[in-house]
Amino acid sequence: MDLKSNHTAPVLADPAPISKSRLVASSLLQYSSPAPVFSPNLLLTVPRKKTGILDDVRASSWLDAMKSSSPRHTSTRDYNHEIVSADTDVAYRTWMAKYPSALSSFEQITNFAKGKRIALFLDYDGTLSPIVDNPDFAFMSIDMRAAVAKVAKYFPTAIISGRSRDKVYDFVGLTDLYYAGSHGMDIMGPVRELSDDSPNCIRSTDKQGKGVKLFQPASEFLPMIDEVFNSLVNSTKEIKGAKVENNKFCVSVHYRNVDEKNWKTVAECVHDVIRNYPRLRLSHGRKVLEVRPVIDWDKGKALTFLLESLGLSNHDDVLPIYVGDDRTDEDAFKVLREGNLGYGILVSSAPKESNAFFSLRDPQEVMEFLKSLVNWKKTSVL
Ligand SMILES: O=P(O)(O)OC[C@H]1O[C@H](O[C@H]2O[C@H](CO)[C@@H](O)[C@H](O)[C@H]2O)[C@H](O)[C@@H](O)[C@@H]1O
Repeated sequence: MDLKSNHTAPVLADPAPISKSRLVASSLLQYSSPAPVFSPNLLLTVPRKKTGILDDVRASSWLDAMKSSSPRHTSTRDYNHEIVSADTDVAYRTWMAKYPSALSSFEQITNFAKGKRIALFLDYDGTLSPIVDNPDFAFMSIDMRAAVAKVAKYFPTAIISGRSRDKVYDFVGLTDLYYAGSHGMDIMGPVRELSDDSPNCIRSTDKQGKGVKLFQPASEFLPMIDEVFNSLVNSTKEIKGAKVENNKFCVSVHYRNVDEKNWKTVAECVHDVIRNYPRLRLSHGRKVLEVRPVIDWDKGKALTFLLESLGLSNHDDVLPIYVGDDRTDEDAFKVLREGNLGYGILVSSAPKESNAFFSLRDPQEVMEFLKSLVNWKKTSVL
C-alpha cells in the first residue's frame, strides 16, 4: 500500500524549529536562539567522566536545545497582536501544505481505511490534554474522555505516554484501552497475544483483576531510576519552579516554571547527576529534560510491539493511526512512515518538521477527529 502521497523527502526526527527560509514570515515565530540541531545520540558516544571543557560543552548544548525547543510565544504586550497572528497564520498555513489537517483530509483518510481495521495510538500530554503549567493537573476534559471511550468501542485503542503507566491510567480512567507508560517501556497488553517466551514479559492483572501481560524492557533500571530521581529532587530543590517527576522507568525534570535565566542551572544539575550513570541518557521534550535508560526501545518500538500483541501486524487490512505532539512521538511516526504502515498525525499549533503525514492544531481538534472516526464507523457500510 502506498501511503507516501505528497510526502516525499524523509524528514528529521528532531523537530527543531523549521528552517526560517522555508516559511513565509517565519521570522515572526520567535525562538530564543538560532536552532542548533540537538543530537539525541550525543550522550551515547561521549564518555561521562568529568572532563572540564567537554562537560561544559555538553551542558551548554543541552541549554541550547532547551532554548531552541521553547519558542517564545508572541503576545500583545510585545507586538501588535493582529499583525503577528496574521503572519503566523500564513506560516502555519504554508506548513499545512506539507502536513494537511487530518480533519480537512478526513475523507482521504477514511477512503484509504475502507475495508481496513483502524488501530488507534494516542499520546497523552498535549494530545488528549492541553499543556498546563503543573504536570499534576494535566486533566483531560470530560468530553475528551467520552470521545476516547467511544472511539475505543469501535477501534483497538492504546495510550502511549511518557508518564508512568499508573499515572496516565489515573488521568484517562478508561478500562477498554491498552496502556504503555514511560515512553513505551512499560506496556500492559492483552494476555492472549503476548508470547510467553519474550524476556521481560510477565503475567499480571489489571485494576479490574483481568489477566494481562506486562512488558517492561527496562525493568533492571528501576533501582537506578529511583536513585537518580532522589538525586535530582535534591539537586534541583533550590531552583524556583523546577519540578522532578518520577515516571517509573524514566525521570522528567520540568523547567516550564523556571525563570529562563536559571535554565542553565537546571541543565547543569541534571548533567551533574547523570554523568555518573553511563547507562542513562537524556532527551528533550516540551520544557522538560527526560532521563531514560540507554536501551533500544522507544514509542516506535512500543507501537510495533502493541500491533504484534494485538494480532494486527503484517496485515494489509490494518491501518494504524498514531496521534502525538512531542519529539518522542516522532519514533512512532517514523515506524509508520518508513514501514508504509499507517498515518502519523502531529498535534501542533506551530510549524515543525515531522515524520507525521497529517496535523491537528490542538487537543480540541484531536477530539473532533476522534468523534469523526466514530461517526464514520457508525454510518459506513463496509
Ligand atoms: O508522552 P506524553 O504523554 O506526551 O508525556 C510527555 C511528558 O508530558 C508531561 O509533560 C508535559 O506536559 C505537562 C502538562 O501539560 C507540562 O507541564 C510539561 O511542561 C510538558 O513537558 C509529563 O509531565 C512528563 O513527565 C512527560 O514525560
